[in-house]
Amino acid sequence: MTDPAVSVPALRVETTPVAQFPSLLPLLDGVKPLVFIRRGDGVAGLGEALRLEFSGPDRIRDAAAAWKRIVAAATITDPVRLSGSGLIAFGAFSFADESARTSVLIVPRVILGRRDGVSWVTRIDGAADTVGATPLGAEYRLLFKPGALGPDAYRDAVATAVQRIQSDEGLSKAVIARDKVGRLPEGADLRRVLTELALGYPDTWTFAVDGLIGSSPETLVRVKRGTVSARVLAGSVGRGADAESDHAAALALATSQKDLDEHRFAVQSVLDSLRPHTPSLVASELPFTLKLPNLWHLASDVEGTLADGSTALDLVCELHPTAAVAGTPREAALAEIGSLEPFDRQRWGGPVGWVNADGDGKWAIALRSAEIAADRTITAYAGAGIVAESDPERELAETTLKFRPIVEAFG
Ligand SMILES: C=C(O[C@H]1C=CC=C(C(=O)O)[C@@H]1O)C(=O)O
Repeated sequence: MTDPAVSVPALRVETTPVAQFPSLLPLLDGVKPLVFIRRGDGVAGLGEALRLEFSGPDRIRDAAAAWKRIVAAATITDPVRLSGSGLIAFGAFSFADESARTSVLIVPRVILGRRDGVSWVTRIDGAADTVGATPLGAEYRLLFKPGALGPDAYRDAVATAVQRIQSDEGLSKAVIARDKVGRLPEGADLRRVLTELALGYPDTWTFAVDGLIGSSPETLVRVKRGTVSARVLAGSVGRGADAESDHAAALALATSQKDLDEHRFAVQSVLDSLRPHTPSLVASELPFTLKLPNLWHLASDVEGTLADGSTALDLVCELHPTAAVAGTPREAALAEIGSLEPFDRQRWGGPVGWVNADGDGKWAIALRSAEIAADRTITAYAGAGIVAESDPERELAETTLKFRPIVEAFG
């Protein structure tokens, strides 16, 4: 970021309640959509009033500090007082410290919100943009091809990780991803993809921030009026073809020691990061099975009361990367990922979400997602948590299922 001491703008922020938006998606900019919704509720943005860029190991810490300065200088009128009204910034952060992909906080010129039957518009510095649905652009389809780590190379990478985990006491779990690439037609209306994702995966966070687009089932952290919560996912199996085999798949997952181990590492990493900030952190003793259209996941909800006034971004900084996307222990897992994945994950597996002026916010882990580059190349990623008992063929099949939301929404 440029020297913040010199460049903190005094944003004038005004929220007004409006007639209910039937849906936020038709109101978006189809080429540069900005949105974070679940089951139709959430926030969207038009244009950019402010864009802050960060990189390197301190990218999230720098963003958290910059946001506090922006908020302190802003004048906010917000009669709506709901989650997402008033001043917010959308954000997306790279997975890796050394990523070439820039991390961002974006304050749109106009913010649109919808929650519990109430809708609102927030204008920054009196922005006069019209808010209204525009016709969808032409239909398109694109095919994804294997990227830098194709299916055969992925199996080999998983086998190498398994060997290392079995022989090295310093590594228990590593999440290894592969990539697929495609090319977006010029001027493609991304609202088509977002609509597919939101309708197909209604219980996930559907998002588009600065070219990062997807539908993630995993809540990295949510801060709301002094409480903190997270939904940790790790351990997966494909849905069965009929009711009986589907039930059997869920049961097998819930009783699989390999998946329970994989899950335990992920929950532990979240508890370790949050515990210093809350005296009352509760997680269920056993995970539950979460049903998505493509997969069953082992899931645990974690909740607590915040004792130290941490903002959502402060906690994002502590939590990232959890063992659901990196592994255990964190440093050894990151080294393993670095040696086995021949690509930059960009912002896949990183935090994506929003923060408001009180420090409340909702952040997902950017899974089931793709990055769109300036030249319209799209790179999608999917990974799997590798532990000592992992089988390369099964992990490859799991990544195919995890690619499904993105591949089908663009296809
Ligand atoms: C790494 C991914 O998922 C993570 C989240 C849920 C389940 C996971 C698993 O079972 O491996 C992964 O930890 C992905 O979606 O590409």
